[in-house]
Amino acid sequence: MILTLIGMPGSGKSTVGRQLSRRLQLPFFDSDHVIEQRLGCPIKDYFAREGEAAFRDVEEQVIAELASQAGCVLATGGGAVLREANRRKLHESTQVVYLRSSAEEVYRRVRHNQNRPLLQVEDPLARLRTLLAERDPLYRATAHFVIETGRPSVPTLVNMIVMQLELAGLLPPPP
Ligand SMILES: Nc1ncnc2c1ncn2[C@@H]1O[C@H](COP(=O)(O)OP(=O)(O)O)[C@@H](O)[C@H]1O
Ligand SMILES: O=C(O)C1=C[C@@H](OP(=O)(O)O)[C@@H](O)[C@H](O)C1
Ligand SMILES: [Mg+2]
Repeated sequence: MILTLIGMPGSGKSTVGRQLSRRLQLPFFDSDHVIEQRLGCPIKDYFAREGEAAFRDVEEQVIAELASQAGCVLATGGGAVLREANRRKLHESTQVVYLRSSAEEVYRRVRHNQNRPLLQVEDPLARLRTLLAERDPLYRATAHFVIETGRPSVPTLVNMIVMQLELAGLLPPPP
């Protein structure tokens, strides 16, 4: 099984994904890390030099490759759902969990981080609200499961996701 995490920047895809992969004893891939290895530079620099569309082309290629693996946990970038090809590939080839968060919550988490090029604007909270309004329907259309991430800690979220997968018969029930 490939388990994919989607959601807003700061929703916890990379953090929850890593812990979930340990729990499920599956390899972990973060598409942003794979992209950075391939580009040989931070995403932020590539965005500045080549623009968003060039980044989305590389992202689409990397997601297609990662979603064709045998079994793994896959953390995507927040904009992975923007392309129809990614939405279809992820929904058809993997089990997709949407880590849903409010714009205010993710703003609290990422406001001091300079590595997210889309949020380097005068009013990042307003930007996050706009991005959430645009993307929430796309996240929902791509996901098989939706998990609210506002309050729970990362280990609790891992438990919630495992429980959902067990209930859906995708993991064996606990002994
Ligand atoms: N459930 C949570 N509760 C508290 N902090 C969290 C939670 N999920 C993620 N974080 C923190 O928020 C920040 C962004 O998380 P990250 O995993 O990088 O998000 P994403 O990959 O979705 O952009 C990190 O500092 C992480 O430790
Ligand atoms: O929301 C986006 O469009 C992006 C989110 C980032 O990933 P995170 O969601 O892990 O921050 C990264 O892929 C890139 O900066 C673009
Ligand atoms: Mg991430």
